[in-house]
Amino acid sequence: MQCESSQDLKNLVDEARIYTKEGQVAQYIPALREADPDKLAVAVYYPNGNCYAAGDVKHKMTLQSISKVISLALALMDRGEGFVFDYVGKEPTGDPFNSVIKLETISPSKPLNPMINAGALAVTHMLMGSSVEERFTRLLDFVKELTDKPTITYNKEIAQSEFETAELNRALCYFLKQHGVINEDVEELMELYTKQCAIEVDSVDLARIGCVFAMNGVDPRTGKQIIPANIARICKTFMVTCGMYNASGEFAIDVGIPAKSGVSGGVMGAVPNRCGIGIYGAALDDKGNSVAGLKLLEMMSRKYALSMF
Ligand SMILES: NC(=O)CC[C@H](N)C(=O)O
Repeated sequence: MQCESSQDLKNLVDEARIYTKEGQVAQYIPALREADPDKLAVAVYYPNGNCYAAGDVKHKMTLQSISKVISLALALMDRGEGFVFDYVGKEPTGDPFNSVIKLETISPSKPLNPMINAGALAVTHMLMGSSVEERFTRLLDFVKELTDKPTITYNKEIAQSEFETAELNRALCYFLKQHGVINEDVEELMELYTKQCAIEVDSVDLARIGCVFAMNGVDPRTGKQIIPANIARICKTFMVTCGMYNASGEFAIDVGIPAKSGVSGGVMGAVPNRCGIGIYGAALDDKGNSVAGLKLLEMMSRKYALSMF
C-alpha cells in the first residue's frame, strides 16, 4: 500500500501532533530558539511528480545537518570517492553529532563519517571553487536543481547566529587542521558551513530532494541524472548507518529507511525506488531528532510498509 491522498497524511499528522509536547526546540543556536515547537508537517514525493502533504506544509526550515548529505554528494562529484574517503571515514560513531572525542582517540585522526560535524566540516572543505562565495553558490545551485526551485536561498539571520556562536565547530576545525584533514582558514570554512546549514526549504522541497536520492540520482521531472547513481547509493548508505546521529540503529529497526535529520527539526527520507519524504517538527528529543517527526515516520513505515529490511 502507498500513500495516495493528503487526507491520509493529515490523519497521521493529527495523531502524531501530541508528541511535539515531548520535545524541545534546539537551544544552542540562538536563532533556532524562536522556532514554534507545535508545528508539524509531512510531504511525500513520488517519482511521477505526485506529491501529497499535510500539516504546516508551507513552514520553512533550515537544512542544518540534512545539508551534510547534499554537500557529501557534491564533494563526491567534485573530487571522487578515493579522495573524499582519504580524509573521512565510513563508520558510525555512537557519539553525539558534535562530539570531539573520537578525533583524539582514533589514530590517524580522521573523522569517522561525513554525517557527524567533524566529517561534514571536512567534506564542506572539499567543495570546489575559488572563494567561499563561489563554493556556496555552487552548493546553493545544486539545492535549487534538487528541489527544482530557483528561488531557494539561505536564512541570513540563522547563518549569522550560528557563525557567532559555533565555538565547538571551530574547535573541531582547528583539530582537523592540526591533523592535516583541512588546510583552509577556519573562519572561511565556518562561514561556508554555517551558510550551508542555513539553506531554507519547506517539507515539499525536502521530499523532492529525498525522491532524487530514492530514485538513484534521477530528477523526477526531467529524467536527468543529477547525481551519479553510485554517489546516491553511497549517500543513502550513510543515511542508514549514521543519518539519525546516535539513534540510527534504533531508527533502522523502528522505521527502516535511509533518512537524515537536522536540529531545525527537519527529516529527509529516501525510500529506495519508491518516494521521498520531507518532515518538519521543531521539538527535538535528547539526541537532536524531531520527536513527532520520528513518530510520524514510524506510523508511515508501518502503514505503507516502508522498511527496507
Ligand atoms: N545536528 C545538526 O543539525 C547540526 C547542524 C548545526 N549547524 C551544527 O553544526 O551544529
